[in-house]
Amino acid sequence: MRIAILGYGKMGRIIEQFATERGHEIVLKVNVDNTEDLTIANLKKADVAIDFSTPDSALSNIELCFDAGVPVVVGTTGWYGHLQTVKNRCVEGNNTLLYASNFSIGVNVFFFVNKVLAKIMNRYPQYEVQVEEIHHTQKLDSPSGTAMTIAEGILSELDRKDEWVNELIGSGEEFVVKPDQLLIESHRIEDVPGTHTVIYSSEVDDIEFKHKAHSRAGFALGAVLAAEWLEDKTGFYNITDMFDFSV
Ligand SMILES: NC(=O)C1=CN([C@@H]2O[C@H](COP(=O)(O)OP(=O)(O)OC[C@H]3O[C@@H](n4cnc5c(N)ncnc54)[C@H](O)[C@@H]3O)[C@@H](O)[C@H]2O)C=CC1
Ligand SMILES: O=C(O)C1=N[C@H](C(=O)O)C[C@H](O)C1
Repeated sequence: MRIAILGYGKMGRIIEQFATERGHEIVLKVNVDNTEDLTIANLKKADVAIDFSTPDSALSNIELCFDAGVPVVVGTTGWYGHLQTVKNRCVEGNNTLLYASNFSIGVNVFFFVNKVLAKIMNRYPQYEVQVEEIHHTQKLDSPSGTAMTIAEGILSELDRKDEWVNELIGSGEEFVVKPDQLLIESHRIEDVPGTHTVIYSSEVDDIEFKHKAHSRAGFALGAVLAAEWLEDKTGFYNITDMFDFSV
């Protein structure tokens, strides 16, 4: 496949490695220094685009891919306020997009088991629950997209929580969490690729359910596999459409 990489930063470079190893050709690489290369004509040279750019640029990059008629895999986080608009453009305009807050297989297994665990915990109201995420200090968005997906999974299954709230540790902001709110604590620590933990705490014990990425390799390989999966499809997809975790 011919691939356009939109966002040639930490993730874009690793995606290039995996894509090349798997026999694909990179026909376009865009970062903040050469955005003038991000044109419809250049995008049309690709079979698929992969966007790992910034929360502020993701939406316009997606729309340009649609205008060029190129399917796009989106790993960028922090733009999900525009999901419904993008979904509408897919449906109405026969455009193609797959997005995921996290492309690693391990996190997608985690997402599934997290919902099962939350459903079980309805029976045990003595447990308070919270989500913790730790990422490197260059991360622009908080909470992480992965933490939002985890929180939404809990909210969909656990009756005693109605909404999530986010505390960025170290921001100095005064914080009070109401009983029906699910706290997502965000920590920023040098060089951490991504650690997510769901913690159920009672007076007598804690249950901790954790995913720890050792590097960015799992995210990058997952994005290339998603591009391969998307090649012959049309429409709006989430990475969950690629997996079957039924037991
Ligand atoms: N879904 C997933 O599995 C994962 C998602 N991410 C997300 O991917 C995004 C990128 O992460 P990193 O590579 O770590 O960040 P990074 O900061 O290393 O790379 C972002 C790149 O985007 C470029 N850029 C800025 N404006 C642009 C524009 N208008 N068009 C194209 N490129 C532009 C920057 O020059 C930079 O090279 C973040 O939103 C992050 O949260 C990161 C890892 C995994
Ligand atoms: O910015 C990152 O690095 C990551 N972002 C994604 C997120 O926001 O969840 C995925 C991964 O945790 C790394």
